[in-house]
Amino acid sequence: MRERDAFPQALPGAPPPVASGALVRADTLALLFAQSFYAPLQSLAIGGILCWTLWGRVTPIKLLTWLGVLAAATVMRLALYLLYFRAKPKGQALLAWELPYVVTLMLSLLTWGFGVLWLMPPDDAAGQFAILFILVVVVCGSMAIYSAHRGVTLSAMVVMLAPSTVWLLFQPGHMALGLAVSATTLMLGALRSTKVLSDTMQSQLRLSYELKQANAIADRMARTDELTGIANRRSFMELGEQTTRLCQRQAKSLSALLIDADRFKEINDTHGHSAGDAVLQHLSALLVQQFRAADVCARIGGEEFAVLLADTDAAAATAVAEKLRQAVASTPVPWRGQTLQLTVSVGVATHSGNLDTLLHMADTAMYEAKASGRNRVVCHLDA
Ligand SMILES: Nc1nc2c(ncn2[C@@H]2O[C@H](COP(=O)(O)OP(=O)(O)OP(=O)(O)O)[C@@H](O)[C@H]2O)c(=O)[nH]1
Repeated sequence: MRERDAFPQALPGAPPPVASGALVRADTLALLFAQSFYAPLQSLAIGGILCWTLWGRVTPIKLLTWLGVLAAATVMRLALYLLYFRAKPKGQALLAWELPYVVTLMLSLLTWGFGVLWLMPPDDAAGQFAILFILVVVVCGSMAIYSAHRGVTLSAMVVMLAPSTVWLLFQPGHMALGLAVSATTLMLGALRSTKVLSDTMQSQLRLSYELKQANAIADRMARTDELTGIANRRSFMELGEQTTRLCQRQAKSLSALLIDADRFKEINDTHGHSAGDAVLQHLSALLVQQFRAADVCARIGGEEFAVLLADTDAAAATAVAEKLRQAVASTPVPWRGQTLQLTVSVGVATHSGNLDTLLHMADTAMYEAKASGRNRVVCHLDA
């Protein structure tokens, strides 16, 4: 089963779905995870510095309780990040990590925002200044860390800074007022600057996604025959080389069928070129029906098709070729209210060497089929 699955598919998979907000959101979340891996540790370290700075101004029990809560939030965030980096989610699966990310981040932000308000010494201007200064340091750090997402950046800033700012606004003395107004100015300035940065980042993400999508479509078009929608010659040769190497490695037989529409020129001359096109489309639809998904089916020339059958010996290949010939002969092509009769000549060859030799042998067999009256299968046996 694994070996079969390892054979290349006739055409690359369908292009990814059209750019959607969900995928850009998922990419943004991946950026947030990548940017914020060290953030919990930095936050805990600065929390330690804050406690050390306030030691003697705020009771030790308060400081240690606050630091303990911050440490718990840090452990939760680190555990989440480790799980995330182990799971390596991709695409829309990433979105399942959004809520845990926001919840654990919020715990840490609330610990900073309302926790330091709880630590704020009421009659100690120097202590208040130290707290607001360290809060601003943490906020500036988070503006860089969460810059991929404007909502997260602004929430981080407001949740951390607003409680102390509002509290300071209502304190006596111009120093407290000055601190509150400065913090408010920082928040207002960030409203604009974060918009510019996050809009640019979001449009970069959208563009890179659309570029990947356009490349996938172009790649698929370069490998597809425009008229019939099956693989073209280029794709056949690429997939054929891979299939040949795989069969050689696994010591499996490889067969090729070359299928040529009989007296196709007559159809074109009698009914017109569009009738010929309809015949080619009909023939390719029959090929797709007759063969397995792992068989490489392609239109390799005007009215010439090829099929590569991995792990298939000459007898089995001749049997499927005969089945195809009968199916073509017994299924007239519907064309503008009438039906067109079609037959094919098929050359079969089996060879474990290189692809060119195999195709040359199948070609010789196909010309023998033509020469001996058409509408038949001829197998070229490996000497
Ligand atoms: N309608 C249509 N005709 C094509 C296309 N590609 C090639 N042809 C025509 O296919 C015809 C092939 O003619 P021939 O090579 O003489 O082959 P045949 O008439 O099938 O004769 P035998 O192979 O000997 O049975 C030519 O008239 C080409 O113009 C195509 O994409 N659409």
